[in-house]
Amino acid sequence: MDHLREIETDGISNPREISRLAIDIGGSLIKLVYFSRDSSDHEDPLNDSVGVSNGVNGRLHFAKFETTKINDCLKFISANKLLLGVKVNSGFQHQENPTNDRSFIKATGGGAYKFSDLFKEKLGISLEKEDEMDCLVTGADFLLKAVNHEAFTYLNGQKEFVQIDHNDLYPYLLVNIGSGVSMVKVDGDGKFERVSGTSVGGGTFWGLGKLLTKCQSFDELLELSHRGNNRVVDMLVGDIYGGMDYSKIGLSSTAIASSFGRAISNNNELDDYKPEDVSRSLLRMISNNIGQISYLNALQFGLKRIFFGGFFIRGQSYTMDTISVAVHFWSKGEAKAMFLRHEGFLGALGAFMSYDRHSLDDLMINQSVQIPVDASCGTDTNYNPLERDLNETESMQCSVYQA
Ligand SMILES: Nc1ncnc2c1ncn2[C@@H]1O[C@H](COP(=O)(O)OP(=O)(O)O)[C@@H](O)[C@H]1O
Ligand SMILES: CC(C)(COP(=O)(O)O)[C@@H](O)C(=O)NCCC(=O)O
Repeated sequence: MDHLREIETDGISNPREISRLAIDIGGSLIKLVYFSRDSSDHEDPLNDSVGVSNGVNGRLHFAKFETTKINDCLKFISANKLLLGVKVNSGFQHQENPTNDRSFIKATGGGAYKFSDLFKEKLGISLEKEDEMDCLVTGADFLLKAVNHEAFTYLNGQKEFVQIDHNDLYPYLLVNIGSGVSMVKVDGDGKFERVSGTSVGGGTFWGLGKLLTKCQSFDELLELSHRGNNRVVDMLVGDIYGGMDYSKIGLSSTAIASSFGRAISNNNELDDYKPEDVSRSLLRMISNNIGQISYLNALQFGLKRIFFGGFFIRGQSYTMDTISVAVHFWSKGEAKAMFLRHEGFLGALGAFMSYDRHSLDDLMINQSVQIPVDASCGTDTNYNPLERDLNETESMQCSVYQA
């Protein structure tokens, strides 16, 4: 990797060199991916991993912000000097790197268009736009090929990591559940087609949930759903069939016959329902619907593997379980739902990789150490991938090879 430059500190304690920042500005969230070189990695002749690989050891960092709080993101970029390897012309940061004639960062998502002028005005840089679907697929392919313990199944509360055979990865269906949902059939390296989508996605859960429960944050809405009981709101098969199963068509009495259907059967107002129950029912309805549409697409194109990404998932058991059950139920066990630990960062990673089209050869991920970084304070804490889902801002040990 070229154009690495020394900076003094990251504002906390460790001297760091930051280079290569990429950004994905979606309808709900802004995702950042950037690389920082390890401070201990300075031409140490005893450091085998540097010498042998001829690479640069460091970390890939992941951070996210709400799109409505884009100014926080701009300040984060500025405060952490993430543009130091980039020539900037005006704005918060006034430094220029004479050895670097690059004056842009790679950006994807609709916000790369929408906020292009804002980045120019506030940070003095241009956003070089990369296609969103291209980036999603590049990001997913990269994670599946380069990162151990990236993909996992989730059924009945059991998480099981899936060993990916690089020679048997394609074809697969990639379902990205962001604000809306895109379904992409991936046939090979760089070969893909967006085959479907639905506007009933993460934005729907958050938007409807906010209106119905009056909660103030997405995390609060999720928290409510943990404590809720969807049966209070949903109409079950048993409610219609007098407590009996409708076994002839394979529906048990506890299956949901109609999401939110119970709300029609009495004179209750919204206030008569607990926000917890409403949130849980909504989460179930949307997850189930996405699982079903995904299965239908997998069926139509003869795909057995479905990878789900996007920040709607947020590593939530109930969401993943519902999606998995839907895929399993409708496909009669033929298709498999899998989830990705870096679920929401596919697009940003794809944009990051687009600095160098030979990205998979260029970046080698070493998963032996993983340390999360809190975006708000920048401190590192221990990270155990088996105990915690990778949703918060954090980093991943890696080596970047000289191109
Ligand atoms: N902190 C959060 N704030 C808002 N939405 C969140 C948050 N965390 C997860 N989400 C969910 O993730 C969705 C956005 O997912 P993401 O993959 O980032 O899509 P987009 O690119 O459209 O922003 C939101 O619509 C919401 O359902
Ligand atoms: C327009 C989008 C690609 C934008 O991506 P997002 O910010 O939601 O991640 C996505 O919202 C989407 O695919 N919506 C579904 C539109 C449809 O197929 O009906």
